[in-house]
Amino acid sequence: MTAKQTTAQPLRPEPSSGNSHSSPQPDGADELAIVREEQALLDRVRDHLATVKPSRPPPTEDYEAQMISLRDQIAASRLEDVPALVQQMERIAGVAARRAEVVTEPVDPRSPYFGHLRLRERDKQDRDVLIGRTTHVDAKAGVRIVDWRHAPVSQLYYRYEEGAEYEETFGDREVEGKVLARRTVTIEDGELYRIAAPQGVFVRVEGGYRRLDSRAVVLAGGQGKAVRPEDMRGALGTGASFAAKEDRHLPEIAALLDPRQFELISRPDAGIVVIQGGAGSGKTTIGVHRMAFLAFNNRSRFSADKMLVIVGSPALRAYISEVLPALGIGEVQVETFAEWARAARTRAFPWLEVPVEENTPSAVTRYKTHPALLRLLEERAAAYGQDLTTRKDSRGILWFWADLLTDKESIEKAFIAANDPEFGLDKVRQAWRWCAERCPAVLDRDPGDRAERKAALADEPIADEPEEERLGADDRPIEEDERALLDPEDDALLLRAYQVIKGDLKKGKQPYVFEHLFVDEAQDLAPLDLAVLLGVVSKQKSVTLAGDTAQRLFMDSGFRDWSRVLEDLGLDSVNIEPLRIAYRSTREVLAVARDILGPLADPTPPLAPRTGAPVEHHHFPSQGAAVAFLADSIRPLFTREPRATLAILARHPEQADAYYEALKMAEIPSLRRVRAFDFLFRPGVDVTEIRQVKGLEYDYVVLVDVNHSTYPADDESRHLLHIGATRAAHQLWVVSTAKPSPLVPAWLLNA
Ligand SMILES: Nc1ncnc2c1ncn2[C@@H]1O[C@H](COP(=O)(O)OP(=O)(O)OP(=O)(O)O)[C@@H](O)[C@H]1O
Repeated sequence: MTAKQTTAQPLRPEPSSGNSHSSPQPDGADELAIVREEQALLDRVRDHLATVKPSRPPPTEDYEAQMISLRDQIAASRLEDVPALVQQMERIAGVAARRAEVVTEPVDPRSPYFGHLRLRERDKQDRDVLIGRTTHVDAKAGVRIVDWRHAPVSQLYYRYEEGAEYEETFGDREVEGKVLARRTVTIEDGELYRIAAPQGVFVRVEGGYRRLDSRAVVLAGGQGKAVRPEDMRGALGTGASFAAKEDRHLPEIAALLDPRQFELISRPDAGIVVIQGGAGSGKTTIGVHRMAFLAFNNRSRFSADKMLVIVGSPALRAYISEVLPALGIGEVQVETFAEWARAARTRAFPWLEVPVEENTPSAVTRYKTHPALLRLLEERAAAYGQDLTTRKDSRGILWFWADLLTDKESIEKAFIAANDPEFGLDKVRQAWRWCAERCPAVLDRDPGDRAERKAALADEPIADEPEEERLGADDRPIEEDERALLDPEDDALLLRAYQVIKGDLKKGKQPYVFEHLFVDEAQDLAPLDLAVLLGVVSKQKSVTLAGDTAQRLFMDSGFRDWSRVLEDLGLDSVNIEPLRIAYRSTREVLAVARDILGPLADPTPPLAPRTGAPVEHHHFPSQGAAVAFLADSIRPLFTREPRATLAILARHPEQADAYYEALKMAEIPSLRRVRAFDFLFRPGVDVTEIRQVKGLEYDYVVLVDVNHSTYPADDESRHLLHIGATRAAHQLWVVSTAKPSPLVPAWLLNA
């Protein structure tokens, strides 16, 4: 992400060099005190850490005595000392349980902490509490580093501003005090590079520290103009580069979480949290940090293999899989819903080897994912499950499924009752016909009869189940119908029927149950899919569902808005938690993105704390002319900012191909045509379709061929353009090569 634009005022203290620990020279300036204090604090921590030996696991024999002693210490200790003691207790408990060595992660001296609080409590000495990625407390040495996931103390960091009085209940203790100082620091390789305090942001520059005037953030666009008065239009990256160069040591995200985000992350470990947030408001960030938080506070329950993450695309899977280990969570299963459901369905119906349709008609998708069908399925499956005469094995469930989808009379009744103006009886009948043609053929593929014959021949009784264990791959029917007989949505339908009729899904012989589920981009799942997913979570239902209704891309799925989906899932009482601050994109980008949504926009606009370059519309008579212009802008951009990321986004693959080929000829460096979510997450230019970049972000975004024919005024085009635009963290261009799309705001066209 590109740094904020800021103006800089020089300060002159020398930064401490790595070895000498020298403090900056005082010159009387107020702000200098802050830099000096932070440097001294870091020096103290660094000196102390150099003397610490790696922690050893306690001797095996006296666990109990140690636990009792720790418990007593906790009762009498200071708040910030509690986490270390609790951590020690957990460690001992872990060792005792597993009799294995459990050594807590040592503090990384190269980056020991990212937050600094100075606290004053009555009858106590003022003290410095540091927030980091792991806990290390040595009260004698005056070093108290507390893991950010340890709620009691980190809560103070996330909830209170400098100068605030706090009153918190921790367990059964009332604590009152005042936050004397609250700062966010960036320490890399043991060196202090950046301090963010209410008094200002100080960054280390050659020969000293520089104060970036935070008031100047709002004037950022102006600064760029002043630097390059000759041409603000027609250049990418003007303005940002100067400040970005100085302020490149941005703090890690755990340091920045706002109180609202932290509150959602630290919710109790039972219950469903539903987050509705606009593009870039931190939904993914909250989801993964909540996992880190849960895992930290209850390691045995929320182990990596007990958590499941469902993402919107393979690109996000790659991204999240990289983020989780950095947050201290190991090998968590991260999958798109389609992949996950296919694997689960194959496990539950291993003998059902049927090609799956790739071009399911829209009416059929709507039919199969419609809340009316989900309701009918659940009612009938419950009755089926209770009926003593029905087969409850996977074959029985397949029959149930075929029966459900083809029972014209009850289907029509269910859809009439649902009274969906967008899905009338004509469409229901069309979809019903599709199913009536295919479902019986699926039943024919059931090798059951042959198994029965085989069993009879072998003179063995037919075990009620699981037939999957009795049938090998070579038991398949000889004459295979290679027509696609299942639709992608059938995976979820079959799984839901299985869950209601038979109970938990299985993996091997074990129930397939997770302790925590995080669903990102939930707006693109149907209530049916969510019902299946909620069915694989243990009964405490520790779940985070995050999504943005304005970013829906699968317009055929039954998802309309959160409250209706929750109602469909029987979760009416769950609150929807809105996020209001849009962190990724600038105010300029968000204004355009909101206008593109038009009537689909949330009535409450997002708060946009950052400003950046103005959004521009460029019109060209042809793709060729557009490419020539883009090539001329992109080349110098990467000379100035070699680490920038830029996306050229089209609606259709053919359009992306055309731009890619032409830019390749123009010898644009680090140019990539991303076709199947194979993002490298590296500096350079990605040329791809908007659908692929869902959930990702770039410094610069160019939306190409934003023409009337490509983006007419319909909901899907609005969502697509909105998603494309909000991938931009710093600057956005909208390019048209024919009559512009009616979704481009008029004021932008005329600018
Ligand atoms: N409190 C914060 N302070 C600063 N930056 C933040 C904060 N929270 C999130 N961010 C940053 O904002 C960007 C967007 O966050 P994230 O991807 O989690 O948003 P999202 O809501 O999932 O977005 P989308 O809807 O586009 O998928 C990321 O770069 C993230 O690091």
